[in-house]
Amino acid sequence: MTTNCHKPTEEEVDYVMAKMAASMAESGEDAFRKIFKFYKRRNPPPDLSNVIDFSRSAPSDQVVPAILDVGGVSDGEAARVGLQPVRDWRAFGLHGYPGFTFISNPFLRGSKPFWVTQCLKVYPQKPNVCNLDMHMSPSDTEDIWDKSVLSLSSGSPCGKTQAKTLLEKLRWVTLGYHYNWDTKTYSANHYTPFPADLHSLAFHVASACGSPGFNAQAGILNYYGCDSSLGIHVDESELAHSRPLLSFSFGRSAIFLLGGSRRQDPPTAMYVHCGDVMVMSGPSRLFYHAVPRIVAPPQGRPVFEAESCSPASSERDWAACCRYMQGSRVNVTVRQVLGPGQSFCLKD
Ligand SMILES: O=C(O)CCC(=O)C(=O)O
Ligand SMILES: [Fe+2]
Repeated sequence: MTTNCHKPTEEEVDYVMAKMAASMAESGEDAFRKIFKFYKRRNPPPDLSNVIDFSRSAPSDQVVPAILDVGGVSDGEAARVGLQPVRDWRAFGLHGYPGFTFISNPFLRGSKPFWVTQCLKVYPQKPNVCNLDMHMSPSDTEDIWDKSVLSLSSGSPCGKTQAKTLLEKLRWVTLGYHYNWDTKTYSANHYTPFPADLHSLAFHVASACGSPGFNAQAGILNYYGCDSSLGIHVDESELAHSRPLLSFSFGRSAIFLLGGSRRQDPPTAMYVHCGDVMVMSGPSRLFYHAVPRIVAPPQGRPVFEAESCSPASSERDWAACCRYMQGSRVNVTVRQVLGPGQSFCLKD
């Protein structure tokens, strides 16, 4: 059979490829960047109807049930870090994203306030490092919580009325091996003890997700305001790429974009709500991702429904945490930096 379909010559293919590359270079836009900009857009706001919502979703072509190691964590161990028994977790994988697990709020009712208080009151304390240390003296960045708590704005959460407190200026905190944002490296001589409670939480979540023996050595807390975003990146500075990266989210919801191993791979958009946990392991450990948007809670709904008190902190502190969290999102990523037998180069 003959067709009049003409097989392109090598020159023609080269020409088309060169044109595509030139147009991408000109606009600086690949599929990931386009989708990032779409979800970040303010006016008009984007259509969010294609964003996967694991809190509502049932398994489909895209969303598959995750297989957890139910025996890897006892109910007592789970409860001690504020988690439900593993058999009750609603955990999902995504078709085409091997090693990615999304656990829809596995926390026990009433246990998130403990973790939120740690993120706002405890982890920003010395010897941990934060963005404010870059341009303020150590005495000024001591007691961020105490210096902020009384004047945390009680008005509309995203209003720009009052002067910002230190807590509202906090953008990141690093734990354990402190990430160097300039060199994009960790080093042996910039280390402080990793918080034992967070180590234990990460250890048990990793265990349930098929990565026993996870050793949390570095943490990055990101503090997002109503208009914050996080650009497209891959977390590859850790040397232990075979160990998972764990992510815990509190406060406002966000749109999270998960791409592929190539920068330009088009991403899948999903909601990340308060209490959700993501585990990136296997091939997904090195997939590109980004947070283009923080999402407002439905009108009048508090971020912490029915979790109004925390035995771990005073009423005053918890009320201040809630005020801050009405307009903010805190994400904690936990990383193992060194695998068994790995060490930093001598120059570090
Ligand atoms: O905020 C998030 O959900 C993502 C944070 C993240 O990607 C990171 O800290 O590397
Ligand atoms: Fe990341």
